[in-house]
Amino acid sequence: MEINSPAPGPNTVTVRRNPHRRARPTPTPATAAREMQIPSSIAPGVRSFPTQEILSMDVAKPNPVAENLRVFLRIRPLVPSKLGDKTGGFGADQNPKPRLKNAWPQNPAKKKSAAGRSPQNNRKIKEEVCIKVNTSHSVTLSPPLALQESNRTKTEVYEGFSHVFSSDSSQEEVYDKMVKPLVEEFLRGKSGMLAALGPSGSGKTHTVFGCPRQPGMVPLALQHIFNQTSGSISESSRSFFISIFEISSERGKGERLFDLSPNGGDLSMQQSTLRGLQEIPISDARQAESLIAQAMLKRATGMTNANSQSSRSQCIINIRAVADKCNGDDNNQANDGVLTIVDLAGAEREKRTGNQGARLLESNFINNTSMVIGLCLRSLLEHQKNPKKPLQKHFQNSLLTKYLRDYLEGKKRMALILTVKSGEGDYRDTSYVLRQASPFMEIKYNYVEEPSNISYPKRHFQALSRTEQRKKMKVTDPDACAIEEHKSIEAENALSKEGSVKSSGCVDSDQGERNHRIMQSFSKAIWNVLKQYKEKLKVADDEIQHLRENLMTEQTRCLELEKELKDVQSCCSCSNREAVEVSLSGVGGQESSNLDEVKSLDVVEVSTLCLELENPNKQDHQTCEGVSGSEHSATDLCESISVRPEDSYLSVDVAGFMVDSYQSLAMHRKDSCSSVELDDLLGEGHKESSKDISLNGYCNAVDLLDDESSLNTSFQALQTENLEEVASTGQSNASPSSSPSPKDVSAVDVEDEIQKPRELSNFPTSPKVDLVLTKGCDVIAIPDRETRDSGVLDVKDEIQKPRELLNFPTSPKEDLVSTKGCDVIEIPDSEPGVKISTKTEKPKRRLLPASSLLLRDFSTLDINDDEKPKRGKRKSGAVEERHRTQGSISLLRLLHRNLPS
Ligand SMILES: Nc1ncnc2c1ncn2[C@@H]1O[C@H](COP(=O)(O)OP(=O)(O)OP(=O)(O)O)[C@@H](O)[C@H]1O
Repeated sequence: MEINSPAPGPNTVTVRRNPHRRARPTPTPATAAREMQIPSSIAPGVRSFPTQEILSMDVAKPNPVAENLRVFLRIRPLVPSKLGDKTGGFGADQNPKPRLKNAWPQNPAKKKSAAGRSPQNNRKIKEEVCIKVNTSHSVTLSPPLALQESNRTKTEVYEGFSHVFSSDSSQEEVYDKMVKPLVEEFLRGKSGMLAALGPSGSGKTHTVFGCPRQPGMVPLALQHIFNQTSGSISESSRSFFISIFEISSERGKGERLFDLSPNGGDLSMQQSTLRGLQEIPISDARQAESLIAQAMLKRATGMTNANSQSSRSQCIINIRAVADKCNGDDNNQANDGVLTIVDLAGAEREKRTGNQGARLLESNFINNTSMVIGLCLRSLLEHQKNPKKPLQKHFQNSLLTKYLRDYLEGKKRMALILTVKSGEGDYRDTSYVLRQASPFMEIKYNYVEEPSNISYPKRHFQALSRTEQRKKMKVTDPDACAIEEHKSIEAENALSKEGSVKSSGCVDSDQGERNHRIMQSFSKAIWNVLKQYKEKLKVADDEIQHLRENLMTEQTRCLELEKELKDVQSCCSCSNREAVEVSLSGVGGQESSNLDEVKSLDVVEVSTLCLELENPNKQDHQTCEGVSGSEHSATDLCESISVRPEDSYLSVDVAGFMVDSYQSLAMHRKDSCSSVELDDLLGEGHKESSKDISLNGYCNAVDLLDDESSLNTSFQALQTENLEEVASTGQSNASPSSSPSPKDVSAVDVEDEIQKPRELSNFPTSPKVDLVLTKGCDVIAIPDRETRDSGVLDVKDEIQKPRELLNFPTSPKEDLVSTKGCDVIEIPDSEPGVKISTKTEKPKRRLLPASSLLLRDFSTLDINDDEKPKRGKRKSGAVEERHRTQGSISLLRLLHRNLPS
């Protein structure tokens, strides 16, 4: 069939666009071997290049470096029709397809033109063609003469097409050159798409679907697919599914997705994934053709002035091949692939179609979709030419471009077939298509991805969405449910197979190994950190244990210190007590042994002792301080010795007590040197043992305090101890220690206090004790404010009372001594002449340990015999010294007075 190309006019200028690219022939191994033959003159020592070895290696064929977008051009034949039918050369009988829908409203101008067209005019039209095929890859577009004159439109040559199909080209020729390669790629697992573009009535639908007598690309592809599978590969090795849907205008308000399968319905799209699209498994070509025929009946079509059966929607057919899981043959390249064939609605010009109303809205939708497709491809082309230009996202402007995003962005292979009409009146439409689509031939697929890698996410989403939809879908048709179930199973199989393929890849293994190393390093790092923390915890535990041990040690030390403190305190008290006891025992021994001497202690010596005690020199002063100093013991002793003001008169036996007291004081005080002096004194006393001791001297030497003290009880205790000691030693002689001490006697309330211990303790009485007591029955002048007022003490009377109360046995000696001692003592005072009288009523006393009381008695011993301040209100040292001096003077006076002349 000849290609009807218009003859170039005299004023037509041919412009060559998109020159055909001639690919270089691929060198074959034979030619390469011939080219690489090594000359024989090569050096013998040099090893020859292993050409044969390299050539013998089975090297996989490299992928095509770059592949241009294949753009085909098909020219619809101008077949004059007597009836003016637009079917072209097929005639009415050749196109028995009835008009199912009438295009309304029809363009009246077209009606008139059609009505007034005569056979002559038809012949004229037949002659007037605007496009002429130059070669199989180029065409020449010639404008009509009228346009050439008015608009200075020139003839254009379009070349670079993959192939140009003339108006007399058959469906099989088109299929073999255009679709067959796609199908073969599809059968090898690669996806591909074929899209038909062109003005309305240019033969897109005819090319895609054809007619029963002239089947289109889809029937031929199905036949090819099933013939191929049935011939070379087992039918069970793969399965095929077909899905048909359309995108139409929803009354001009939007786009509508509709499933054209028998049980299809409205669809929805999220991102680039359709929801609800049914995939019908097909087992043979006939079945598929039947499904396609049913889908075509459901497709939206309309009658326009350009086409009596114009497609009003974009129709998409998907044929998907799924390899069976059980087939372990990896060499059949049975990867999943999708062959997509798109029959677009033809762009329409309003003037030409004469559409109005709804048809006009449909035209706008159709033209808009065509424009978006063109924009996407143009953006892709510009991006490829200049990578700095970003790839525009025009695909978002229509559902079709969204669905075909991967193809429009150059990620998948596709082919375009441009259908044009060759009539002179179709020049504008043809020219527009060629201008718009011819640049797309420069689009290259440099980075074509394998369909398995690209389609995986989409299929994954599809499977999931389909599963979700199945849950929501009402069970209306068991067959449909069975189909959905089967499709889901197949989808799962596809996913599992894709996963297995992915895991088996080298890249996946490298990635997995890298992840393993990363995780191993991460685990090691965590392990090291944990080990460090463990060590830190161990160190912290050791420190805590050490601190606990230190704490225990400190607590132990604290307890020991407390214990030592208690011991020290107890030792202090015990030492005082022991010191007193030792002194008492020592002195007691001496006294017991020298009882006679004590008894006969000369008053002069006693006075000397007192003088020594009250010597203002340093040592004596210390001693006196020990006796009557500020220490509590001395104060207590003085207090114990002292008698309350109420006790105006005391008659006590002080002789032995004074000796003991001074000895105890000498032993108790560390810094006192009076111990030696006392020893000396005692020695002197011993020497003067033949002399009688007058209690008056002692009593004068004792500083009788005005404060009432516990001397009464101390006396009792001391008396008890001394008596027991005397009893233990078996000595019948009265000793100063065994006898009621003078201080005790002086502190005892003569009537009450002394009697009680006597009765309770049942003291053994002895003549010596009586003697000593008798000796102590002297009158003691108490330098007290009150006692001073009371005047002179009646010692004799007062002494008799305790004797009677104590039931002490009296002896003539005692009476003698007592008589002797019962003198009136005049106390030198600032207020001389004042006499103190004793009182009969005494307060009760409480018992205390003898040693402590003795210590207190000695420590509180005060020689001051007059104007003794109250406890805690001592005067300065000078005043006390002055007082002591006065006391000593008074003591001397008393002693001298009482000395036997
Ligand atoms: N190559 C061809 N050979 C014979 N007849 C053809 C050819 N191309 C198209 N026709 C006839 O032209 C008429 C219109 O064709 P078709 O419907 O395929 O155009 P279209 O491009 O699909 O139009 P629309 O876009 O409006 O659907 C049909 O009746 C068809 O039979």
